[in-house]
Amino acid sequence: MLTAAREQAVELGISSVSRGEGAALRVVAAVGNAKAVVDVGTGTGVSGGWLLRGMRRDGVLTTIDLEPEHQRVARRVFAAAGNPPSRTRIISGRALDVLPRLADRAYDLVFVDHDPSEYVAVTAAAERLLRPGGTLVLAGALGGGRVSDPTIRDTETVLLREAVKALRDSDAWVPAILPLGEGLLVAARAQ
Ligand SMILES: C[S@@+](CC[C@H](N)C(=O)[O-])C[C@H]1O[C@@H](n2cnc3c(N)ncnc32)[C@H](O)[C@@H]1O
Repeated sequence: MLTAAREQAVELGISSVSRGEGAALRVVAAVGNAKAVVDVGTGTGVSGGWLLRGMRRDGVLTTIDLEPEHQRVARRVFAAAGNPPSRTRIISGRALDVLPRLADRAYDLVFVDHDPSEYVAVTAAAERLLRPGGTLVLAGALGGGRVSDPTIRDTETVLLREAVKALRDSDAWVPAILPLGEGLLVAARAQ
């Protein structure tokens, strides 16, 4: 039953995280020994599930989404995977309303997979939230190749291009791109 609901949600495009991206998230969380993680865009809990698998057993995933219905599915997905409720803090709301309420320099990893039009603003929030050496991951950062093609100028691509450029040009970040999904941007918060 749960699997069917989750598969339907994935088919409807509520989750965009591929198996390869999920495995990368798990590795990034494990290598960083992540205890406190923010997941922007809970969806049906696919990314959150991978992050929880890589995080420390005593770690807490703070996950944000404006759709309580998506989070209801995610809550069941997390529980079905054996995660006690104490491992997740599920917050309903708009990312740009919720992120200012989270503590400065308190997080090891911020994963962003919600709305490309907010990637620049969420990157700025992540700079405040992450401890030095912490990691920001942006899903879909290359727009599947559209970002690197200057002839493509639709709004979403332009916004993604701005977010990637801001990260690349900032001393606060050490960015790298993994060729997974539509481009997984992984950036370390400079020390
Ligand atoms: C691509 S899905 C996320 C998939 C999720 N990472 C997963 O693996 O299941 C995007 C999610 O972001 C949420 N969302 C879109 N805009 C948002 C915003 N401004 N603030 C918070 N959540 C938002 C949508 O409701 C949707 O559930």
